[in-house]
Amino acid sequence: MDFRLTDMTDEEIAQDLSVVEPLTDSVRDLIDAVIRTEVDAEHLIAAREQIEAVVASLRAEQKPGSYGVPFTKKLHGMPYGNAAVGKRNAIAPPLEIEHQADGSATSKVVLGAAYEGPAGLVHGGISAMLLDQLLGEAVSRQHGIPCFTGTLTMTYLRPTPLGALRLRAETTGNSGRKYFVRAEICDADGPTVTAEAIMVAPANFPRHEELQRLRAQLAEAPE
Ligand SMILES: CCCCCCCC/C=C\CCCCCCCC(=O)SCCNC(=O)CCNC(=O)[C@H](O)C(C)(C)COP(=O)(O)OP(=O)(O)OC[C@H]1O[C@@H](n2cnc3c(N)ncnc32)[C@H](O)[C@@H]1OP(=O)(O)O
Repeated sequence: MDFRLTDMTDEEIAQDLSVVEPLTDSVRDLIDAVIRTEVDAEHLIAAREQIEAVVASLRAEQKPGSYGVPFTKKLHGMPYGNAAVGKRNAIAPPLEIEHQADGSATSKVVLGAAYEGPAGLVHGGISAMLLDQLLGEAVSRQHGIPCFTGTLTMTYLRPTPLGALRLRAETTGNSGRKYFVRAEICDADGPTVTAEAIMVAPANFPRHEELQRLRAQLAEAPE
């Protein structure tokens, strides 16, 4: 696993996000606009040319490969390219996850036209992706270890409408490095999808206590 620490201070990270997040929101808006636009071909061609010019300007300086998950000096992950939660990724809804006192992870999300599978309904793969992320974050946060999805079992109870949804995930138990987790997506009428997963903690990752010790050391160290 990649343990690269960023050189950025917390202030620099906040400054970067204050510029980048509105850009990502604009790209998200662009995706929705392209799907739903009814302008004529001439306007579509002009739009494509403008977008190509923007892409060329962004390509002037690029990171090689993917964004990765650098860590702050306080060992908080920065998964900004992540497909479900990435703050630089317009494909991510983004899922904003809250960690509750009981160890569960919850999220409220509004899924628009970009997440459609059957007409007017959420694509089943998108439901799986969002629950996979939520399950992973619930177990990882609760136990202080980033876990990989070993097995993910989805049950689609009834169609999930596009629009406002609530998600919840909780750990139900563990056995060694295996963590058992379940989650659901609800619309206004209750659950539409449930998931059960076995998340596996990598063998070579420092244990929770070790991470707490490292975090405490880093909190005392000057920036
Ligand atoms: C720095 C500080 C950070 C701290 C706090 C962090 C806060 C939050 C941060 C971050 C949140 C992250 C959120 C992520 C969310 C997204 C998750 C994804 O989508 S992950 C991508 C998709 N998944 C893969 O690509 C996995 C691919 N597979 C593998 O890498 C391996 O197969 C892996 C890790 C799953 C298992 O490999 P092995 O070598 O460790 O496994 P062996 O040693 O053989 O088995 C260990 C135990 O696990 C079971 N096991 C192994 N594979 C299994 C599987 N596929 N399903 C179920 N059980 C499995 C085995 O039966 C064994 O159990 P027995 O001890 O015998 O009881």
